[in-house]
Amino acid sequence: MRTAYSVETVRTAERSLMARLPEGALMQRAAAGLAAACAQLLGRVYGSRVVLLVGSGDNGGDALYAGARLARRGAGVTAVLLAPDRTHPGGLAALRRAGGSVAGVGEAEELVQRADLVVDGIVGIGGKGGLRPDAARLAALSETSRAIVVAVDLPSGVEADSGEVRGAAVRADLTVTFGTHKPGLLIDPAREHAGSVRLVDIGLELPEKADLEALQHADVAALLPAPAAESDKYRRGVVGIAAGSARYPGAAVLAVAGALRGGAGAVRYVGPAGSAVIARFPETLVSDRGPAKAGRVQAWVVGPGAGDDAATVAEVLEADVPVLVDADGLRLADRETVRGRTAPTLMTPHAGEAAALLGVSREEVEGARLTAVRELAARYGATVLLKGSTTLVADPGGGPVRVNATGTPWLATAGSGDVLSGLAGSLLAARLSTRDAGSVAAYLHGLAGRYAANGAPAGAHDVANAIPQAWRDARGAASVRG
Ligand SMILES: NC(=O)C1=CN([C@@H]2O[C@H](COP(=O)(O)OP(=O)(O)OC[C@H]3O[C@@H](n4cnc5c(N)ncnc54)[C@H](O)[C@@H]3O)[C@@H](O)[C@H]2O)[C@@H](O)CC1
Ligand SMILES: Nc1ncnc2c1ncn2[C@@H]1O[C@H](COP(=O)(O)OP(=O)(O)O)[C@@H](O)[C@H]1O
Ligand SMILES: [K+]
Repeated sequence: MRTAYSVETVRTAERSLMARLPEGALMQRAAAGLAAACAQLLGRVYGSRVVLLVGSGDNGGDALYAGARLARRGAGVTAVLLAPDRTHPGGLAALRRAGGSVAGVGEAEELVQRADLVVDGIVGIGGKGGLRPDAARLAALSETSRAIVVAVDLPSGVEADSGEVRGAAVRADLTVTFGTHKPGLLIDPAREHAGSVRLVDIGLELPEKADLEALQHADVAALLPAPAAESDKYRRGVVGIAAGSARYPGAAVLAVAGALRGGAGAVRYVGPAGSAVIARFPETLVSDRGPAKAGRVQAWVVGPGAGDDAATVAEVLEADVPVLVDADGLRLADRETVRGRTAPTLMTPHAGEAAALLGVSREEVEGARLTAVRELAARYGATVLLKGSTTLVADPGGGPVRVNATGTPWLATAGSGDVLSGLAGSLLAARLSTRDAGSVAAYLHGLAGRYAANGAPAGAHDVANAIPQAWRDARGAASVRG
């Protein structure tokens, strides 16, 4: 599991560690890791031109000590000081001793143009609000520079705890972060500014409960349902799909396509697209009665392509089994009914649907995904999976939010959300919790999207067809192949 911790937690862990170590030891660990990453990117350190953008806090101190290490190896290092009289004194002295030089903000543009490597030490976890004008100008230079840009701890200008970006922010090729990932490094739009992320261990002891978690192959493998010798289709779980309409029969077919690859023993379909479903997937149990009379299921998916069929949504929400609500179902579901359910509910909006439910603009949701997903989960008393370039899954009672980044922008194709809802519903029927079903489905769906696209456009049905490959890939990391 990859984890990320908030600034407050990092500060607490740093304080307790610093109390046990000689002064400056933590910063030396950080600077050593940072310098090693820079040297690796440069290839040849001797003779290279390195520019440090140095703010007035310890983030600038890290940059200065790392710059001193590079200068000792023969790099020409110049530090641009944002606040010369408030620069980290030890770091500045170390750089000077190593032969580095100092410049003012006015010289930054020319220096950055000629640099091989720019190190962003403007602000780290101490940054408050949008960057101030001088800092913002330096950050903007990083966007036009041809040099390699390495951010120290965080790209300056992004919010560590939320991934929000207000105004100018550094755009890095690599972010070298210390002690733990910060939530912002894993959530768009900040994630995009970070480039690749390298974690340097500085010995922080962090609490067990993280603020953000990202499943890895082995975590997914451990959660995937696998049939035992005594299994039959009912024990594996039956998922009911109430989706599609005369206008959108394809949504039903795609949701069933996802569900058939999701680990349930059988897929039951109710709705007006039965013949389209059976023509494509003869193994589906098709019913022409409503959800309540369709026969037993262990979980329902309702909403994809449902049009205005509010009655079906209401009927499904009455069932005492986990329910996944997607697409049109989100608009049609009554909030108090969802809140009053005793069995768990998983809602799967994209940013536009989440915005409509929250009464804000789509841009607001995309700019503040973490806030939006937590708010929706709290309002509906349901687990919410917010789709997009990074998918977030939040439980209503708080706890670590799951983040998934296995996807690819090729997944932004009509119907791929229907495949995801079927897949997640099937995992619910196989008795995963809403949080696990949502995050495992997002993981496999993202991976399947990569396999399906492989650098070229793919349709939603291709994504569904690639789910078994993603599943095998994830299981490959475990020693439980069956
Ligand atoms: N505390 C520790 O033990 C360690 C801290 N480390 C580094 O220290 C950083 C945190 O240092 P600080 O707490 O000094 O904080 P930062 O250096 O991140 O930022 C604080 C400084 O930036 C200025 N600033 C804040 N918001 C700004 C804005 N919007 N625009 C322009 N300037 C702004 C403040 O005036 C202040 O001087 C970490 O990100 C990490 O890089 C590492 O050396 C590891 C060890
Ligand atoms: N830029 C992106 N990067 C990665 N995944 C994306 C991106 N855009 C969309 N996706 C994923 O593609 C799927 C699209 O679902 P959705 O928006 O509901 O589409 P539809 O309604 O057409 O089925 C979601 O799983 C979402 O997370
Ligand atoms: K920084």
